Amino acid sequence: MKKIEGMIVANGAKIGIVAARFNEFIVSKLVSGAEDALLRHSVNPDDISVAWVPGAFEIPVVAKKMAMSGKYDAVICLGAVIRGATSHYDYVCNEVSKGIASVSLESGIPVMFGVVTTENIEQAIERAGTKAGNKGYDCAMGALEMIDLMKQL
Ligand SMILES: Nc1c(NC[C@H](O)[C@H](O)[C@H](O)CO)[nH]c(=O)[nH]c1=O
Ligand SMILES: CC(=O)[C@@H](O)COP(=O)(O)O
Repeated sequence: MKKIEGMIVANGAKIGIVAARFNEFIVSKLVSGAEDALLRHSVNPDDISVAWVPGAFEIPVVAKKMAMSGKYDAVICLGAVIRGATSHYDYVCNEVSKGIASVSLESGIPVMFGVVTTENIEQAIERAGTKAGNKGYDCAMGALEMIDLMKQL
């Protein structure tokens, strides 16, 4: 049986990050976590590009542009969607997750889902560098692993 798995290595990887400015207090921590993971795994700072969009709903279209450009080996999508008083949360979460997944399938490159979708601000803070870790860091590690895995297929 042949086991195929990716190593968490830079190997000159070029990374695009799409970050939503809505709830920037949270998202900035996700971006910092992703950058920290990439830099500490020897990704060249010049090979990391961060595009800021107004909100999570705008992530997929920019992620698609990056993914289809051929300039990036992976795209990391970061945002924070926090439930409010209406059903708007559900529509945003559904479309963002579907959109990001379709970009990855359409482009053939790893597009990581680093949008925290939470019931309240406390849950978002927990996932942005406190007791539940940092989703940006996790997505960056996953991106490097996926890049290396895809090269072996
Ligand atoms: N409520 C949140 C939003 N809403 C804004 C949308 O993402 C979008 O920018 C707007 O509907 C215009 O198209 N965005 C988040 O990222 N997080 C939220 O909690
Ligand atoms: C996730 C959202 O869009 C949400 O923050 C909007 O809040 P509200 O549902 O109270 O309008």
